[in-house]
This record gives sequence, C-alpha cells and structure tokens, in this order.
Amino acid sequence: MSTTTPAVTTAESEAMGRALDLAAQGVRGANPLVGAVVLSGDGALLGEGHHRGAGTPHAEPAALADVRRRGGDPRGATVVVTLEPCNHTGRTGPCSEALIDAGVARVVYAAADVNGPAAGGAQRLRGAGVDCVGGLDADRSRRLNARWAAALAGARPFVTLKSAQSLDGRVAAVDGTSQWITGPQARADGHRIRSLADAVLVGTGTLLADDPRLTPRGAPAATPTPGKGLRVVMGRTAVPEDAAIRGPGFLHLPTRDVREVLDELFGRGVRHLLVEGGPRVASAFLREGVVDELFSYVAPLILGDGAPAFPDLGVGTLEAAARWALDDAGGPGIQQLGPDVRMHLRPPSTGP
Ligand SMILES: NC(=O)C1=CN([C@@H]2O[C@H](COP(=O)(O)OP(=O)(O)OC[C@H]3O[C@@H](n4cnc5c(N)ncnc54)[C@H](OP(=O)(O)O)[C@@H]3O)[C@@H](O)[C@H]2O)C=CC1
Ligand SMILES: Nc1c(N[C@@H]2O[C@H](COP(=O)(O)O)[C@@H](O)[C@H]2O)[nH]c(=O)[nH]c1=O
Repeated sequence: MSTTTPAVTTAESEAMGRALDLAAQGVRGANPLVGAVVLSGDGALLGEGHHRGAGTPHAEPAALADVRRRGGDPRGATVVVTLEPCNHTGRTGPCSEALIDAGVARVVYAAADVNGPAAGGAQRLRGAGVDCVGGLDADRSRRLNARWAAALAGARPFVTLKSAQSLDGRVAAVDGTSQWITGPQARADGHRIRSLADAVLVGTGTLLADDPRLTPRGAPAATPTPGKGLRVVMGRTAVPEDAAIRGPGFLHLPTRDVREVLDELFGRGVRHLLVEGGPRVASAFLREGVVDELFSYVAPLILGDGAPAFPDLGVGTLEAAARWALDDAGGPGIQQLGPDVRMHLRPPSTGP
C-alpha cells in the first residue's frame, strides 16, 4: 500500500482522475482496467485512451495513438497512467518500449503491476532515462482491479457468470425448456460477452437439455489457440458423439470439482472464463466464492415453477444472503436491452 504522496503537478493529479474514469470504461476479464492521459510539458491535454479488453491495445499505446490522431507529438510529453506500464510481450507488445520509442519525458503511474511477467516497466523506463514516478491514486487503481488481482494471485481465471432468467428468477420452465427466455438484443449481448472470454463453460445438464454450441455468433469468434476459444462441459456424464458443441475448441472435463476445472483451464492458458450455467453448475461456482462478476438478464415473463437460477446456496435466512452491487465498468450497471433488463453486478464486499 502506498502511504506517501508522490511529487506531481496539479495537472498530473487531475489527469490521473480522468485516467481512472477512462479505465472504468474498459471491460473486465483477462486483463486489468487501465486508462491513460498524455499531457504536454505545460500540462495541456494531448490525448487519452483506455484498454478495451484482452487482445486490444493497452491504454498507453491507445493514448499515444490518440495524440497522433489529433495531430500532436508525444515527444517530451508526460503520460499519466493508472497502472505501471507493462514490460512484456503478451497479446500486444511492451508498453515501456512504446513509451520510450515515442520519446516521452515523464511517466506518472498509479498502482504497481502485480502480474509477475508484465512487471518491471518502471525500471525499464528509468533505465532509458524517462522520469518515472508511481503511487499516485494507487489505492483507487487497486480497488478497480481488486478482483482481477485476486484471481491472478489465486492462479485461476477471472470468472464471469451469466444467467438469463424470468421475473421470478427461473432459468427454465418445468419441462426444461428455456429457449428463449430473453429476446434477441439480450442474447446478442450474451454473444458479445462470449467473444470476450477465453473459454465458455456449461454443465452436462445444460448440454443434454439445450445441445448448445457456445460459440459467439454475430461477434468475432476467437480462433481456438492455446487458452482461447475453448467451449467446455463439466460433469461426469458422457458427451454424446453428435453433440453440437463438438469441434475445434471443445473440451469435456468429467468432474464436478470447480477448483479442478479452474486449475485445468488456467494451466491451459485460460485467463477469463464465462460460466453460462446451468443452475447447478452456476451455484457450484457461487458456493466456491470464485465468481468475479455476474451478468443477470431479466425477461418480463413469469414461469412459476421451473428451475431456479441459483439453487442450493444454503441461504437459510435473509441476513445470510449475499447482496451484489451494480458494476458500471464497461457500461451502465443496469441497462435495457429490448424488452429485457441487464444487470452487471459485482460480488458483495468488493471495491468498484
Ligand atoms: N436461462 C439460462 O440462462 C440457462 C438455462 N439453462 C437451463 O437449465 C437447465 C439445466 O439445469 P442443470 O441440469 O442444473 O444444468 P447444469 O448445466 O448445471 O448441469 C448440472 C449437471 O452438471 C454436472 N455437474 C458438474 N459439476 C457440478 C457441480 N459442481 N455441482 C452439481 N452438478 C455438477 C452434474 O452432472 P454429472 O452427473 O454429469 O456430473 C449435474 O447434474 C436446462 O433446462 C437448461 O435449458 C441452462 C443454462 C442457462
Ligand atoms: N435460455 C437462454 C440462454 N441460454 C444459454 O444459451 C445456451 C445456448 O447457446 P447456443 O450455443 O447459442 O446454442 C444455453 O445452453 C444456455 O447456456 N441464454 C440467453 O441469453 N437467453 C436465454 O433465454
């Protein structure tokens, strides 16, 4: 935790506030939320940018590109960024090098990078003669990425849970039919979320009931490469030979053990897992306390009896119920999609 306030100008301090707001416009998942603002030597805004999710440019190159788009020149500029610039080649190149190549004079960052392989950017910058200070608003940056950091520290993927339910919290009718509870706009949004994840998972119950494909349709599909584009079924029941889910990227994990699944997927390079249910598997992830964000789509229909979204959580009294909070990262916490409503939620007792 930072206890000292680094020596920064008022313009840099204000720019960090803006960079943190920009960071929160990114999407949660395999990467942290990061924003960046570029200032001229006299503190004027030259450009800004934020990271829009794994595989897209990091905040610093996005902000440098914005400077050039506006006809500016980043040479001699100050870059104010919410996370220590990365120092490794992941899905994109090292930001430390991009900043050095752009000729910036100074970098002010908030939190240090806790991702081992990516860390060391500040040292690299200083080594190249760039004035580099860290710790400004570090706590706010850390809060923004607390769940991402916790997943990383636990060596498990960041877990997004999605469910589409009726007004009375049912995800299927009594006979098991569930297609479709939500309308096309909500489902398109679900496909977009699939396209952001490295792997999409359901249980064998859903597999047998729905025969899903779990591909992101209407959104760019990830090429199945190590850790990307996986479509996963967990549970002991055999997957039928003619199941629609079979094909490139299909993986059956014949277990009910959530930790085993997370270990296996992490080992295969998965950093962002989307759990689509069904209800018993969703509850297993909730009971294990590993759900980092929840997208709950609510459709205006009442199903009465039928499968509850999250059975067997062992909540015996109101006091024991987990109260989730709306999460505004990547868009409004609550959003209307056609006739349906989408809630984007974060677990209880975690930061913004
Ligand atoms: N509206 C929506 O958003 C969705 C609705 N659905 C609907 O849900 C219904 C299916 O529900 P359900 O059968 O609960 O679906 P699940 O996908 O949760 O499958 C449950 C099965 O998964 C296996 N399993 C694996 N891990 C666990 C675990 N930790 N705990 C318990 N079971 C585990 C078990 O089978 P095994 O013996 O093989 O181990 C279990 O019977 C269908 O009607 C489907 O249409 C499904 C997904 C989303
Ligand atoms: N019923 C239901 C959903 N169900 C989810 O979609 C899966 C089918 O996906 P596909 O691969 O496209 O065939 C299904 O198994 C379940 O995970 N999703 C929603 O957005 N709204 C809905 O009403």
